[in-house]
Amino acid sequence: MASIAAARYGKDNVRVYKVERDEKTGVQTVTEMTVTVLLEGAIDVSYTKADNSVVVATDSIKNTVYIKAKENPVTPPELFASILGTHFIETYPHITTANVKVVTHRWTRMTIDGKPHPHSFYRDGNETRNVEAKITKGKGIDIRSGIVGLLVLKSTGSQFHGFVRDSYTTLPEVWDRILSTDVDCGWSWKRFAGMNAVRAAIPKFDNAWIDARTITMKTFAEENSPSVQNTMYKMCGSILEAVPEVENVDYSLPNKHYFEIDLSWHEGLKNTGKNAEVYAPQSGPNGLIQLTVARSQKSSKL
Ligand SMILES: O=c1[nH]c(=O)c2[nH]c(=O)[nH]c2[nH]1
Repeated sequence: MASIAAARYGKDNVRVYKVERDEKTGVQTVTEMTVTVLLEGAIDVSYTKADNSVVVATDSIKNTVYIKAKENPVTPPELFASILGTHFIETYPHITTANVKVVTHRWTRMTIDGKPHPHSFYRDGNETRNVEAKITKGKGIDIRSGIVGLLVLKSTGSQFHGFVRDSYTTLPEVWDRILSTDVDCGWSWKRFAGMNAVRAAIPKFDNAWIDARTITMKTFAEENSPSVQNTMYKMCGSILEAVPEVENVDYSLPNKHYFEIDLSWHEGLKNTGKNAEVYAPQSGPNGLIQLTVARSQKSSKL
């Protein structure tokens, strides 16, 4: 006999834009998000017995996203994701978990003639601020916040040597190389008991995002990196130190390679080693280095 091992359903790619108008100053602030809501609970019969009486239509889930965005603040995204998820577990007795993902896109205010423009914005990169919240009846709210798509490059200040050399190795050791990656970073908060605990933490969410972004870029820029592995480990440690409410930090970093091009065949042009100036950016294959660092548990031994 087959039985359901796991089931969830909902709406993906719900695109929402919200404007906030300050009537006194005329300044408007905008937020654009892509939202996913996936529900779990006593829904097995919808799959096994075609019993739709347990199904909150995904169309209604989409409508709920719009209505909750109208009724509530949509920032910080950790708050909005928690409000939205809590609505589903409190409204429908048979829904036990709501998985909510909020991807916030960048709309950065324009500066015109040296002044912030009241209602014009531009997209300064594909970086997004991502929040995944799991809201579970009787348990609380688990939140992972993150940065995705922050593309960075340094033209020196990175090395890679001392790695395994055997009959499979062709890569030369280097003491100076280009380092580039597309940052995917996350930080998971200690479980919140419920909405009151999330509301009490509101200012911490933006501060943690600023800290994680600053630490990522400052470490990347300032450190003479011995490897992606070691650099990301340092970033994790600094974020754990900066945000005490965070339980663990994770990174997933592609190593976006830039290859030297030997041009000596053309009139003896010197373009390797110290003379390298023109490189070939690679789209793949690329290294992919991942890490999760948890806060050390205090030793139980005295
Ligand atoms: O920082 C690096 N880590 C690796 O594991 C690796 N492997 C590789 O070929 N280049 C690099 N660079």
